Amino acid sequence: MSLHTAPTILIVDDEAQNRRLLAVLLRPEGYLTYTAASGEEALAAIRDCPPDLILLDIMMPGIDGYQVASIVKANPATANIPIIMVTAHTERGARLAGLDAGAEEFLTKPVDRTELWLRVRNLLRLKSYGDLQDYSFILEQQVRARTADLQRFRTAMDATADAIMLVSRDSMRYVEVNATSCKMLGYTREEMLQQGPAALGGWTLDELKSVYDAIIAGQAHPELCEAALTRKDGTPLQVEVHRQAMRSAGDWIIVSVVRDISERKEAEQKLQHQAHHDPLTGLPNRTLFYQTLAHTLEHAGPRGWKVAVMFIDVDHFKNVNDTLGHAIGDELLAQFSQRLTACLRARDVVGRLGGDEFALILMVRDDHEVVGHIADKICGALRAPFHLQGYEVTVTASVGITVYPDDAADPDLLIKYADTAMYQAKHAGRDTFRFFTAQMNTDVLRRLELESALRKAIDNGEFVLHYQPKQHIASGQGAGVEALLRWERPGHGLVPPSAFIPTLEETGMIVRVGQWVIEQACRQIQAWLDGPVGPMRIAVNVAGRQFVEGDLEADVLRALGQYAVPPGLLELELTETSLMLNTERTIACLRNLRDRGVRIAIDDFGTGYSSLAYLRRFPIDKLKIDIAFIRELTNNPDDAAIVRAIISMAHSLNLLVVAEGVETAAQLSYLRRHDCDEAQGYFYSRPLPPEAITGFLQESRHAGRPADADAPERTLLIIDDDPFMRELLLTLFEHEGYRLLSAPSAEQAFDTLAHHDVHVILCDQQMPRMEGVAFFDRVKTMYPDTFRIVLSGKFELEPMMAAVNRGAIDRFYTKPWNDALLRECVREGFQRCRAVSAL
Ligand SMILES: Nc1nc2c(ncn2[C@@H]2O[C@H](COP(=O)(O)O[C@H]3[C@@H](O)[C@H](n4cnc5c(=O)[nH]c(N)nc54)O[C@@H]3COP(=O)(O)O)[C@@H](O)[C@H]2O)c(=O)[nH]1
Repeated sequence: MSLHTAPTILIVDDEAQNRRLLAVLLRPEGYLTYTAASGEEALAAIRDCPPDLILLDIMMPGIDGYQVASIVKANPATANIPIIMVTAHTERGARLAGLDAGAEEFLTKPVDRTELWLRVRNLLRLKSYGDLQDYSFILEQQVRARTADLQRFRTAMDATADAIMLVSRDSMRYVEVNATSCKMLGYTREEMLQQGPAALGGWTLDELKSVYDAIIAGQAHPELCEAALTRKDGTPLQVEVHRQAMRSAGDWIIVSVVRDISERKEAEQKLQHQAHHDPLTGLPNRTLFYQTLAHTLEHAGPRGWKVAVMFIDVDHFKNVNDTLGHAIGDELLAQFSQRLTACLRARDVVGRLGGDEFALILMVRDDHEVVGHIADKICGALRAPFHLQGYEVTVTASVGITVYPDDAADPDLLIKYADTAMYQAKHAGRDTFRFFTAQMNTDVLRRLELESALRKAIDNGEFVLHYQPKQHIASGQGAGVEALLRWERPGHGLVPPSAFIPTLEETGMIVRVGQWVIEQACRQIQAWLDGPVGPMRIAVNVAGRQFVEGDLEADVLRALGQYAVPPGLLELELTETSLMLNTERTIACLRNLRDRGVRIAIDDFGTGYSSLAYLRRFPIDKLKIDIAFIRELTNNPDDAAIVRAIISMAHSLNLLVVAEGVETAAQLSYLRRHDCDEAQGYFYSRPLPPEAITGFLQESRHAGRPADADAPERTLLIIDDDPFMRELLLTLFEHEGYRLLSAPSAEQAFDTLAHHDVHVILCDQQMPRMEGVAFFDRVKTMYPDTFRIVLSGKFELEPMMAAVNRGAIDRFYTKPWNDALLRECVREGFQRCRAVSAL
């Protein structure tokens, strides 16, 4: 029953008159009535349109009143409809049967109007009260269900790890937040509900409104975005927000699901850091360095700034690693990077490109000079000793510099050019810096071209060996040959090793080529063994990288075995520097080979470390004096002294001595007189191809010792640039029984002295290129036992007395001389010589 409309009453009676009567009686009370003429009709009417009350006749054909009442009361949907039985029966039994069937009241026919109104009104009141109760009950149930729903919703909201925040679009404030929201942001729920999302940062109010409106309008898909919110305590919070719009009465509610992504962000940042930083030094790695450089150039370009890029390489870092181990090597790099960073300004960038290579980016508005000062400062700072796990290690660095935009405009080229300049710094002796120049670029291109040609040369077999003989100085017999590499480069002719060995060494190709040289030398020894030349020792040059990167021992043993070569016929020549490269491994390799009989020689001795005491650690047979000391051996007292010292010290250690680069008989004589064992040089022969050297060796097999002009007879050397004077002096002494030698200059006199055992020297003072006293100053050091007389055209007492006082000359005479006095002086000279020598 509606609470506001007139109650409806169904009148059920098979008598139309009764139905009409009842309807008429009820009309004044304002009830709406409708009727049914049978039980069936009544049930259909009740189903289609349930009335508020039923006036029901009992006795009807078909379904009677009792049955109708039972059916209505049995159906919960109609059980509440009050039923008044209208009957002519007055007996009690009929009434009880009516009550049993569910009727609430009885009226007896003929119906009294007042009684009808009263019963109807009371029952309707009772029903409306019951309906109300039902309605309240339903409402209550609905509220309870909604509350349970809400409770479930809240529990679910609170249970989720994400923050859920409901924002009213109208007020732009929170209308609901879950527990996670409060926990996440540090506010209480009440505090949250007093503010809106704009207060938490991340967005302005206007931004938020337009974002929300776009979602509401369906222009934006449920949006997922990242933002940084601010917690109540002011700390930032990285979140991911997912928003959706929901209609709510006249308003829109924006449901934001907010997820704390701080950990993910931290992990991402960590990964990002790891991907861009070197774990050992913490510096930007190659990738980040290149990115930073690219960014710096973009920034510098429009502002007209210059950017200097420095490429820094630790000199001989490999030695530290090899000798002290990788842990100390790592420690060195870490300390090195700290020192590097300390040299720079905060805005400069330093990165580790790999291994011992570092690079810097410097913003400069100044000229090259300032950059040079910085590079100098860096080299200086790195020079101080490093303290590494109890070791004190000193290293240096080589620095290459390029400047943007002067040299190049892109990061790759700038770094490449800086690398090139760094190599130039290394070639200049290390521990220094070099600016890139265009010439270096040309050199790089040429080097690359050379590298690729060398690779082809190896594959195409373009290398050949030439051989240079060595001689035993004392016996004049052959002492073996040195194998020297040559490259028959197509279109270039025969290329000398100085043009390609450095590149082979730098690139490591020397390992393969060196292997080939050893194999080829053994094959040649075998060929000579089988022919008329007979046993002939070949010395091969071995580069340091062959010890470090190759397996020299295995290469040598394999080649010896392959050609059945007696190991004593193979000699390895290595420089002092290559000995120092990987000492322990090198010593072990050399010792094993020497135990088998292979000879070991130190090449270019005197130019490197040159400590004989140090060399005692190595299994060595021979020292080869560097050509640099031989060149001026006969006229440079310093070189002569060094050569004599090397010979004497080497002999004291039972080492043989070879002099390389011997070009003149004078050099050879000098070496012979100072007991050098072997000589090699153009004096005997240039390096020759295999056929030519074979012929040379065959011929020289039978050659004896070259005539030694040095008989122990009294020898007088006369030096004057004027041929007339020379002749005059020779005539003066021709009958004195001396062996007479003469020279037109100091230079030639040095050769003569080297060749011959001279006792007395008579020298003109006024000679064009070297004065007599200057000449004697040198002779005094090289041939201290000689008796030295100066003949001068001028009377120069002071310089002559000074020369006498420092022992450069023994006597001086002025031209024209007194023959008798001069003869006497020379005689005295021979006597003095006899006293100090076996003459
Ligand atoms: N690792 C390898 N290095 C090698 C090999 N073959 C040669 N080399 C090295 O190349 C450098 C230059 O060699 P080359 O141009 O052959 O010069 C040699 C001689 O020709 C030269 N020489 C000899 N006698 C004289 C002389 O009287 N005067 C003069 N001006 N030069 C002369 O000296 C070079 C021999 O030097 P060395 O080996 O030090 O005895 C050179 O350093 C070679 O070592 C190779 O296969 N592997």
